[in-house]
Amino acid sequence: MTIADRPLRLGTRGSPLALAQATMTAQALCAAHGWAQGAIEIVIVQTSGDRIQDRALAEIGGKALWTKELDRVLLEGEIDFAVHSMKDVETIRPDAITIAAMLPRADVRDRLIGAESLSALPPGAVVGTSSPRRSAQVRRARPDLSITLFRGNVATRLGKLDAGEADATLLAAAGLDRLGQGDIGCAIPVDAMLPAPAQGAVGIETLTENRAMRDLLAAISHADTFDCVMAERAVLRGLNGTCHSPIAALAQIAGEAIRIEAEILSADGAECVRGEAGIARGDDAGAMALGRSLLDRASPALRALFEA
Ligand SMILES: NCc1[nH]cc(CCC(=O)O)c1CC(=O)O
Repeated sequence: MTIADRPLRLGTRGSPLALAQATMTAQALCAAHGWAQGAIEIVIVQTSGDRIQDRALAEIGGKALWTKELDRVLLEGEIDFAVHSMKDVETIRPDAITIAAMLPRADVRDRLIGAESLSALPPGAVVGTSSPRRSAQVRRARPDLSITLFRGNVATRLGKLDAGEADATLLAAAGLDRLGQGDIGCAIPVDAMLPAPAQGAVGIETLTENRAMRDLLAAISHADTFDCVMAERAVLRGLNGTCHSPIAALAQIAGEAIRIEAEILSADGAECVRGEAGIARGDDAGAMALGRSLLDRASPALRALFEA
């Protein structure tokens, strides 16, 4: 039985990737609790991030572009829980909302579509991306390449590539895999391109006061993913960053502890400050300190990027 005498309502964005992740979440929950498929109803909620397609999100500067509307319907009781790409979830959440679970993390790497590697691109080639992290990392590896703004969902970006708007683009392997397009492009090793904090992780939120829902969700949470992604989010918090900042971080389980690597870059990639630390699971303060230590070693100009 579910906790209500009606299907549980799972809120999600409406993009094909978001819907795939919502379906995975519903299936995991039904399997864990022995429910029939009809026990969960998927509710699509449009977000400002979905509506605004013509500008770089970093330029709009607005926060909570992907979560604000889902937060509202969750807080108003229109849905029981919500699913997000953790990469798009702000580091500071309202007290009334709790990240109750994360699904097992998928491939954390970025995939390059259009060439076998960044070094294989011809001189002066154009790479389409709207991610300040990816564009700074590309410029660092290949200062001769130019960047053009690519926004929209995965299919839109692949369409722009086909239309010749760029020679190559970068997308998260996790998103492509979940859309059944894992055969597209070449994965870039994490030591050549450190991924965004929380890349590849799906998180599920509910109301902090909804004890019953939190317990149901705990049953499908993957502890290693949860602890690593929380550590990456703490690095981001230590840097006062958002998903639009040129910040990369990757935490991995190492025995009983967590090994975490992080970097910040100037927009042109000329400056890159990298660091790593070993922290205990759940040691958010240790991860935040790693973030702050990068700032301590950055030039005044780079530091200023994070003080806005
Ligand atoms: N910012 C958009 C976004 N948010 C999550 C993913 C992919 C899935 C993931 O990283 O978990 C993407 C697209 C992309 O970066 O290619």
